[in-house]
Amino acid sequence: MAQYSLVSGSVGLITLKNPPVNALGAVVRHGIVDSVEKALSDPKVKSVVICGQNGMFCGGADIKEFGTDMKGPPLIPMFHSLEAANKPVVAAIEGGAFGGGLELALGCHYRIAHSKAKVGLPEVTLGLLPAAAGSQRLPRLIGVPAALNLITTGRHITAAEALQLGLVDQVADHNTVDTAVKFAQSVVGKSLDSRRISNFQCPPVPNVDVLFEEVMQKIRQTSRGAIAPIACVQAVRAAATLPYKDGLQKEKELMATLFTSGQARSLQYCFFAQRVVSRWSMPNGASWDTSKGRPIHKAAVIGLGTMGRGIAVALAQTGFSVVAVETQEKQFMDAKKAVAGMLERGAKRSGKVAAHDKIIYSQNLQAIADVDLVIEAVFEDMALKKRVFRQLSDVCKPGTFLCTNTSTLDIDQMAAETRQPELVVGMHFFAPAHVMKLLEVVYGPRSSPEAVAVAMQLGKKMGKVSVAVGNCRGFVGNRMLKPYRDQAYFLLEEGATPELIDQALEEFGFAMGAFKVYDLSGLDVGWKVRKEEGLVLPGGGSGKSARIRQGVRYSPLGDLMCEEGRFGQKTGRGWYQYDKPGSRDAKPDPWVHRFLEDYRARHGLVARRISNQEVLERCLYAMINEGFRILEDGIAAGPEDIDIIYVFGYGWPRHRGGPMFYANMVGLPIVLERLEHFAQANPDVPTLQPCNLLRKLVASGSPPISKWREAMKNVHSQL
Ligand SMILES: CC(C)(COP(=O)(O)OP(=O)(O)OC[C@H]1O[C@@H](n2cnc3c(N)ncnc32)[C@H](O)[C@@H]1OP(=O)(O)O)[C@@H](O)C(=O)NCCC(=O)NCCSC(=O)C[C@@H](O)CCCCCCCCCCCCC(=O)O
Repeated sequence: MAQYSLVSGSVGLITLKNPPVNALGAVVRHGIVDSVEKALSDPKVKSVVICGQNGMFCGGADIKEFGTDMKGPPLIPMFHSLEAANKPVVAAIEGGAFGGGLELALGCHYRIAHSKAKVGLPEVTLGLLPAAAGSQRLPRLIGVPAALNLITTGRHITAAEALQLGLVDQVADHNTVDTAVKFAQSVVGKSLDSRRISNFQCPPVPNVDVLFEEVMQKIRQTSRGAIAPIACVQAVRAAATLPYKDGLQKEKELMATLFTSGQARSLQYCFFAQRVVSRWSMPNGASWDTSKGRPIHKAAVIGLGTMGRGIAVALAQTGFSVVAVETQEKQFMDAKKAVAGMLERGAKRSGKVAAHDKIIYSQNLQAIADVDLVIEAVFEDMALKKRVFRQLSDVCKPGTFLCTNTSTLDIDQMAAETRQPELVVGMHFFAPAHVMKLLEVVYGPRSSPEAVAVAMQLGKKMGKVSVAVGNCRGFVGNRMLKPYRDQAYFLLEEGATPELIDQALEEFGFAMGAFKVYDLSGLDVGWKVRKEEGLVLPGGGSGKSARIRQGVRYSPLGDLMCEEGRFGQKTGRGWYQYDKPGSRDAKPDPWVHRFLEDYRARHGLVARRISNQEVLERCLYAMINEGFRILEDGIAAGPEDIDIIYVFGYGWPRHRGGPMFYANMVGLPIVLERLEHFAQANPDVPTLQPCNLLRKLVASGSPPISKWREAMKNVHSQL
């Protein structure tokens, strides 16, 4: 609702009330219309202030209303009647004004923001554009380049930046509503013509065509197939080149296309999924609302390789005291230098002081005796990790949480080496750990809810999107990656090239195709793991067993590349060629094409034409099938957990919502039918066999993804 009151004898105060963010749902919209009418018709009222309750102006249109029949007054005429009012209307912005919330403020004659408030037009992140005249008013107020930047990125800006841009008129340090009321009284009687933004001409831009062409080109390159940023540019262009009324018409047309698009549905799903995963639960019933963590003041990082360095930096930048331990002399010296550099660069970017004093370096494990939490980041070697956990258990004070940054290994085996296995959890960061947003928090069968709560809270403090998952090989992310990568290799054997596969995946929206990722992360990493698993045979093996390991289809292509010393970017040669070692500019390599032809000839394989569609179906459906197995095994609590892991950690295009949402969009019966087809053609690839949960969901009428958790409960009880 919106509450109306008369304050200071002459100011009509309209307070938006719709917790938690005062979104502009139908009831609020009705409330605003009624309140404005009251204020404008009351001769005692000389000016109007609009604010939001509980220190929050307005989070924008009610996203939960989208996809419903959306009754109630529309926003655009409401904002026009505010702007046309003959009494000054002032927006008092506390907390934030986002999307429709900022558009409401732009319909007012003046805007006053609290110094801690943030404002923005984040519609693009929901697959939309600011379609309550925001795309037309903002460029008229702050100019085309600044408006383009805000609207196409959706970034939230501070009150100080908003003031500098001319987006707000005044910044208040104390009571914003009181300030706005006084301000509203002070401007009574002043002409309002110059305050009605829709009457403004956009400030002229030299070479307007060139500017828009450049922006459009940049966005096409970076948007990876997302349509909303392009529509945003088109809308701002309309503001820059057309009269307000025509620009508004263009905004409406563009919004009509976006509003019902699959991309908008996917992005809005991601918005809510990100919030769903923070409400974690474990199969034993423990959950975020019943489990309390403990405060962490001092942490330690063990092992200062790439991951350990990033984790230490992330902790220090969050404000934790960190003991960074590395026992090898050379690595220790290199790490100190590297971490200092990372902190300096971080400080330069953020404008804060570099957190050097937060880190104590040591080569001695005894230095961590008094820490509250340890993150182990030594090599991925179970024997080594077990030894470290035994030592940690001896050295640390009782009650210290012991976390491992392993990306695949069994948490439970490490916990078994300690005196308090309930305090052991995985904290799987993604490289570079001080940059990447995702954190998989992995609980083993003995991890306590308290330990999970601590890791989740720590992740949140560090600005990570944390997802709690169960213990299995590769957890969620890397477990699903394996069948995807297997299919990419099998497609090479059958006639594809790395370029063909990568192009299909990049056109789908991945930042990088599977083979470019291999080259980036190093082919030798997986080779080492496969060797430890006994999968690698010299020369790739021979005879019938060459392409079968442990009873299932196996491609030795990655092993053979490593035997040739082709480890990817670091050696300047991998699935692509590079100008020099370390270079990132991947070029197709005729050597790789000959290598693949020789390989096929040796194995009697006849290359066939492989379509982009087949690449996508085989790689993605194999991955999705594993996702359903993960749900079936109770490793992830719901499809949202999987999707958020993929969007934040694996470059899955957000506008496609994550692999499980994508399956929901494609249609579960289609995914099942294609998997059945591929499984029949590849009986030696068990990961293509559709899993029971998928079959049961299809048999139960393919409920929408919002109903999967419910359906999973029923299915689990039948499995
Ligand atoms: C505001 C935040 C920054 C606050 O962050 P914080 O961390 O404090 O809190 P949370 O993020 O955890 O949120 C708390 C809680 O609130 C829920 N929530 C937040 N925002 C909204 C919202 N806008 N609507 C509904 N619910 C919201 C959130 O989900 C949490 O609850 P949960 O239960 O899930 O835990 C932060 O929340 C934030 O960033 N929010 C989103 C801000 C945003 O993106 N706003 C823009 C919204 S879109 C918009 O405003 C569109 C307008 O420009 C235009 C609208 C015009 C509509 C016209 C439609 C016509 C369509 C034409 C089609 C014609 C088709 C045809 O022809 O038929």
